[in-house]
Order: sequence, then C-alpha cells, then structure tokens
Amino acid sequence: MIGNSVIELNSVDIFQQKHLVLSGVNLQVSRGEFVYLIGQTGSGKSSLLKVMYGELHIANGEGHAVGFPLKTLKENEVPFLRRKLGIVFQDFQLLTDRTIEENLRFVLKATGWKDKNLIDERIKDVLDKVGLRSKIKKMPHEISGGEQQRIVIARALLNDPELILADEPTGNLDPETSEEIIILLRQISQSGTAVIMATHDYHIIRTFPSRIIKCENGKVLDNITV
Ligand SMILES: Nc1ncnc2c1ncn2[C@@H]1O[C@H](COP(=O)(O)OP(=O)(O)OP(=O)(O)O)[C@@H](O)[C@H]1O
Repeated sequence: MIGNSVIELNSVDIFQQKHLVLSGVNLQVSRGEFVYLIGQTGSGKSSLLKVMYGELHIANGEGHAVGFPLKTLKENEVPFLRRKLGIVFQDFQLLTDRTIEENLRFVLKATGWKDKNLIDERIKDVLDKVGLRSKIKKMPHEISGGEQQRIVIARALLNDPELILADEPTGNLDPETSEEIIILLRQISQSGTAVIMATHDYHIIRTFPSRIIKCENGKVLDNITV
C-alpha cells in the first residue's frame, strides 16, 4: 500500500482488445472511503473495476491496488491481489447446491484456511457482520434476494479485505432492500474497508451522498455532483 491509498492510478490507459476505453486515468482512493462509480452503459465502469482486480492489464501509466503494482502484476500473483479484495458482482453469485455455511467454507478453504475452529469462527463473524447468523444452515433458495446479497457481502468480507469492489450490487433489489444493502456497505467502509460501487441508481446516490467518480467520453471524472 502506498501511504493510505488502496487504489492509486496515475495516467493510466485502459484498453479492451485494441479499443482504448479510458485514457489518462488519475484516481486515488483511501482506506475506508466510500465511492460511487457512475457512467452510461459502455462508458468503461466494468473495465476500470477489472483493472483494479487484475483482470485487465494497464497499457500505459502506473497503478497500484491494495499495495500490488498493476503494471507488472504476474498471472500467478492475481490470486493474492484478489484475497485482499472483496468482490460483490452480479455474476459472482452463491453456489446454489450448498448451504450458506458451505458456501463460505468453500471460499475459506480455497484461499488457504485449514484450521476447522478458525474457519467456523470466521464464518460466524462475517454472518454477524451482515446480521444473518440465523441463516447459516439455509440453502440460497431458502432466503430472499436481499439476504442473498448480504451473504455475498459476508463472503467478500471473509479474508478481511482492504477494498470492496461492488458492481451494481442493488441491481435486482427493491428500493427498500437496496437501501439496506447500501447502509451495510457504508458501515463496512466506516470500519476501514474502502468500497467502490458501480451503480445507475441515482435515488441511492442522493439519499446517501458520497464521493462520485464518473466514466464519460473516455475519461474518469472525479468529485461529480448529480
Ligand atoms: N471483452 C471485451 N472485448 C472487447 N471490447 C469490450 C470488452 N468488454 C467491454 N468492451 C468494450 O469496452 C467498452 C467499455 O465497456 P465496459 O463493460 O467497461 O462498460 P460499462 O460502463 O461497465 O457498461 P455497463 O454499465 O453496461 O456495465 C465498451 O465499448 C465495450 O463494448
């Protein structure tokens, strides 16, 4: 980590294949910040997030995410970067054939946890953080959409990340449940984990104001008001 930054991008160009999606990106996000990422469909929000979790390489410029240098990041280092990130995306859903507990245990084991007692404790800890300890033995289809999204957030917290990247985490939820998810993500940021959240939901942004960055015309604009 550079000082207090969890994300540091300096003059970064981001390509998808040969297509320059974003150019000259300068962005700094500090520990514990809560940041909205907005922009029209196709403006580059997902590409920007992909750079942050090591899915897309940066062509020009310099970048760091949770202390990892993005320009020189090697394929075999990506899992270590991801362990310090929590990812809450619509296409990273729960495994439907196992309980909430088994979903969480699966991730811990896959990221190197071995001690059964520590694993059990960690699972209870993250479920407490999202207020759903009582659902530990349920299957995903036995809980509501909002509860499933809270479990996805619990899963993202398992390895105590420095940064959560959330792509439209309220996309499929009703307004009231969406607000609950945002309140939870904001609590998480206040406890020190930065959150960057892509959204199209202006109601949420107005109800819970915070720093906004916007992808527009191939650039990233900072401190936008809507
Ligand atoms: N795998 C890919 N190969 C080639 N071009 C891509 C690829 N993924 C995205 N693009 C292009 O890159 C540009 C930015 O896409 P990106 O998915 O980052 O936008 P977005 O702002 O996240 O959109 P949305 O709100 O729809 O998710 C678009 O022009 C898109 O067509």
